[in-house]
Amino acid sequence: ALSRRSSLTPDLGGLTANITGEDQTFDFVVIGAGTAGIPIAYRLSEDPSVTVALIEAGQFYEYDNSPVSSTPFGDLFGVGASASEIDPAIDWGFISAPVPGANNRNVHYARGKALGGSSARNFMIYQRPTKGTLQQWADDVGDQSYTWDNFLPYFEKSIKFTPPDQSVRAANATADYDASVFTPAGGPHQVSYPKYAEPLSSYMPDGFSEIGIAPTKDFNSGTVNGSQYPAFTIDPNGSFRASSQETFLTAAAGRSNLKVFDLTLAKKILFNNNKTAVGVQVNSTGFPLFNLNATKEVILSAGVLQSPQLLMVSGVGPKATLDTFKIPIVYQNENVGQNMWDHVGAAVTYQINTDSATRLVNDLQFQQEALTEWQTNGTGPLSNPATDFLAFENVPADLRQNFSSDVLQALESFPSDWPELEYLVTAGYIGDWTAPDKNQPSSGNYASVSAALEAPLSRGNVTIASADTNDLPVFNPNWLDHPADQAVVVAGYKRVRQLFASASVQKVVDGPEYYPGAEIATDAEILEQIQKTCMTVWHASVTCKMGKANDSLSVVDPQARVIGVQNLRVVDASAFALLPPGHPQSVVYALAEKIADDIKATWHLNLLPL
Ligand SMILES: Cc1cc2nc3c(=O)[nH]c(=O)nc-3n(C[C@H](O)[C@H](O)[C@H](O)COP(=O)(O)OP(=O)(O)OC[C@H]3O[C@@H](n4cnc5c(N)ncnc54)[C@H](O)[C@@H]3O)c2cc1C
Repeated sequence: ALSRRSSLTPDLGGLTANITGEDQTFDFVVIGAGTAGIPIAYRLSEDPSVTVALIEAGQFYEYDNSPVSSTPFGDLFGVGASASEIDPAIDWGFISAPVPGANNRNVHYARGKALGGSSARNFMIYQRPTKGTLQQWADDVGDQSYTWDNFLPYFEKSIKFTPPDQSVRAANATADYDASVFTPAGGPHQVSYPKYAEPLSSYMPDGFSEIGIAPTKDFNSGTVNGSQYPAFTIDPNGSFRASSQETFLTAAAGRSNLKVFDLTLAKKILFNNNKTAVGVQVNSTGFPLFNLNATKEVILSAGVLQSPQLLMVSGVGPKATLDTFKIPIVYQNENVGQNMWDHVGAAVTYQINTDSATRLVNDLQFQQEALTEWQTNGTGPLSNPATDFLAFENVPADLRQNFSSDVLQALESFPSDWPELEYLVTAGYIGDWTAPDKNQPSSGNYASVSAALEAPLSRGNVTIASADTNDLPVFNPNWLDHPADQAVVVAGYKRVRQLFASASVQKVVDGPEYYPGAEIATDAEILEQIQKTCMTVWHASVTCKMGKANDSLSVVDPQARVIGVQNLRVVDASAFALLPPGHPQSVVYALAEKIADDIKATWHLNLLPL
């Protein structure tokens, strides 16, 4: 059944570059047309006097015109831990190195290889950090422009906010929100609420209240503790996934000063003898290698795994690594690829007596009706991403009392408004996360609630497997390495069971715990179960850490300039100073907006008022 191709034409609204195999020259060359790269290119090319090249290895994520690519519900497809989940047309195919804290499993880690990058694959939850989180970011990097008050205008700048449409959502599924943290003039990116609320989620506000987590107004006003329906990057006009391609790139259509090199792999950043970035060597299918020269700057937005890869293959990175692969050193920085933060969690599943993803997958007539409803009105179950209710908290006192003093001390390093746990409510079977799209039971309906670590202390890393970006980098997210992470996630798992045991949630639950089952009972058994089944929330970041220019852990400075070289910035999730609690895409967009202004100021480009 026809869904929709991108709203851009195959020539990307006139943005497609004319690839001849000859070198070309631009003012700015951006690597990666992903979540951050597209807004960067969009903002820089607002000034018609500059030229911008945008390099992307992938293609349209709506390449097969299937509902999976553009319905919110389609987010459940292709993201599981199993390698069988990889769709090589739009996914890089990353499999982690064996993760010791996760039973030495090799886990598929979805990353979008497409225009829109991982915004073409994500669960679309739009949520902002807390005030304390951003104060810590500002203090860590020694730049108060990152505090909540100062950074907020850049969160607002990208976003066109549409409040929940209560005329189509169920009466018992009212999402609260604070419109004052969105500006009427924002855009071009879309934030709204699904036009269908999962029936399961209606039981959650009361269920969470019963276990001590009260409703909060929203997750975008600088605090997150509490429960609520989150906002999503969903285009309310038709209920499509709002990727950076669908919004920012579409809005740039027709600009003659922006050229997109899609299906083009960046091979390395080129430096002159003064350690100044002067261009990018690329490989476009059917052509010999050629260079895209940058007269002003190269901006690296290849994401958490490939931005550090590109730095390393280009000569910026740890000495031993560069020596191993005989890469001439431009600038030695031992931190490139280190300090990876990620959120990880595990799920408990029950059978329920309301509709869920399981029925949508199994009942073909229901599925067809849902497709027609979504195509006709943008409503119905396909307009919902399946995970549509969240809660955040710190581990409560009764479960905290058994934590060791070392664990308690480690957790004290986080600001007081930084939650330790998030609960994600999914209407469907998650189980061991192997393949949620393929492993739904053949009948019935299911509810899964995952407990995810929000203040993780384990740190992973990424390094290169060769000097060639054709070979994927090697990474270990190193989940659950730190004893505090183990203690907190076990507590979170117990809280999920308390939620399911609440009188309010029992109204929708059918039967005993379906997965993993009550026989997993002691702390040791729960930890073992989590290690066998835990899964990323796909928030890896900080591998090109932002910090003070003289900080021994930094890779980029507060203006995202790569330390030790000139005219090169990293702007994406790898450049975060820290991973805020919750869902990071809002920060990726805001960072792109902020650094775009820094770049414009550096080169005296036309700077629009915020
Ligand atoms: C399954 C999933 C669910 C998620 N759910 C949420 C959510 O609900 N809410 C939320 O806030 N966040 C979510 N996230 C996280 C969020 O989407 C990411 O943090 C964010 O998209 C990262 O943006 P980025 O710009 O750093 O990288 P990306 O968006 O991944 O962009 C990197 C781009 O660079 C391209 N590229 C890489 N290497 C090269 C090369 N050598 N040459 C050319 N191009 C290259 C890639 O193809 C890609 O387009 C989720 C992520 C995933 C994968």
